Amino acid sequence: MRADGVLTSVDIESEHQRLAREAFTEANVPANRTRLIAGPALEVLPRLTDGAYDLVFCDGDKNEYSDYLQQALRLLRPGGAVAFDNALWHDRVADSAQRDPETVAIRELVRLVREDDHLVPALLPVGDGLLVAVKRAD
Ligand SMILES: C[S@@+](CC[C@H](N)C(=O)[O-])C[C@H]1O[C@@H](n2cnc3c(N)ncnc32)[C@H](O)[C@@H]1O
Repeated sequence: MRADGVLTSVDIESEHQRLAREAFTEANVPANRTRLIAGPALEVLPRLTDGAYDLVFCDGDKNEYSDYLQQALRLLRPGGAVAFDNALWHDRVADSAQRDPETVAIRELVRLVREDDHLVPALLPVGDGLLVAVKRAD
């Protein structure tokens, strides 16, 4: 993070936000370097400023991933990156026999990212899969 950067965290569970604040304090992160917002992502993200973010990391409700992508494209500055955790979803995404809602939603996200000419994507096989895409500067 840049020296003057601010981490904005959105979580529907205020208890998770409380624990995050505790962890930041323990790690001596100054209070003005973090902004914790409790609420549903799809209510909070539309209120954040266009083009003001270098990185958008998504790890909330898998069924909402495509909506998070839409918001991330608006929030990111050109050259910024969006990342989605659980992109392999326990190896279910690559298995066409799996049709549960989360698997289908992540497959749809991957399709949207792949087909978006404004994005340069990479799928990293770390953990449960990390889908990263850089928003082109042009
Ligand atoms: C898998 S956990 C995140 C774990 C975290 N990234 C880590 O590595 O420790 C998912 C988080 O998303 C939050 N969440 C789930 N649905 C959400 C939603 N619709 N809006 C905002 N946050 C949500 C949960 O409360 C939970 O804290």
